[in-house]
Amino acid sequence: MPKRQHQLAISVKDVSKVFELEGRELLVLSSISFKVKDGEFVSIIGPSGCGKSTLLRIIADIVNPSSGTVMVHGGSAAEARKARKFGFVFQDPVLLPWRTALENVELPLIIAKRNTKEERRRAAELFELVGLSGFESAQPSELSGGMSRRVAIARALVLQPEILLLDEPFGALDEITRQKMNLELQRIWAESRTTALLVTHNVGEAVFLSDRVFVMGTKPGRLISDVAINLPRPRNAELLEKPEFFQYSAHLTRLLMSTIGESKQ
Ligand SMILES: Nc1ncnc2c1ncn2[C@@H]1O[C@H](COP(=O)(O)OP(=O)(O)OP(=O)(O)O)[C@@H](O)[C@H]1O
Repeated sequence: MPKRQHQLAISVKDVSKVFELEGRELLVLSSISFKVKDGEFVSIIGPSGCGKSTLLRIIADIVNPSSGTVMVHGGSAAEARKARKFGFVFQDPVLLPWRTALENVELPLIIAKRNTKEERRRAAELFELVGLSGFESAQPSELSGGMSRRVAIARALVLQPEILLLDEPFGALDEITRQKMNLELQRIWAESRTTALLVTHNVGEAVFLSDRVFVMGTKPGRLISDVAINLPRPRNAELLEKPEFFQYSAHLTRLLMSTIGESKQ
């Protein structure tokens, strides 16, 4: 596989978003700008309601910005969506109950009319990569929360997206399962060489996985800090006990607390 190029993957410039709510205008995002390089793993943390999900949806061209621009590999977000550059993992995995676990992973192949033998073989490989071997024929109702999320991640990767957008994918999981999923996600990201943008409320998760962490403030939602996480990779569970991990976590927590303090004034 070619080495990561470190060219520009995502460029967000002066993006603002106003929602109409009961006849009133609500400024949700105010003049957000940042760049993400190819192959980078970036997390976004911020208080509830600061517009993290909205920002991810704007990048994926699910929601339009009120002003500003999003560029993906030099083209528009709409072009990137049409070229199926995005894999999106939502908080709730939402699997089709009448399809088996593997058939759920294969679903995007059918939608994209790429349901060839070769593509299905790759779907089966991905299924293995997310640690689900042996559960190909399982019904979604037979899967645990962690397993359903693995299916959702494999499904998001099956069309080999260049950009993986993850909106609190492990929010509902217990700490131990979440940590296992973080290790898996790190491995999958490294092997698939995708650019990843993760929204999370969990500061430890953001430090563990990311090259950079964006901290957002609220009312209106804006970027207040861009913190580089200079920890060697691959990262393992031992990192969670190291002083440098605590230092990054404490720094980010302080930044988060300062944004909450501000919004109450
Ligand atoms: N379609 C919509 N119409 C009106 N208001 C919306 C819409 N979508 C989101 N909002 C509002 O925009 C704000 C930001 O929502 P968003 O879900 O992006 O925040 P968030 O940071 O992801 O929150 P959380 O961390 O709680 O998931 C909230 O006040 C929300 O009520």
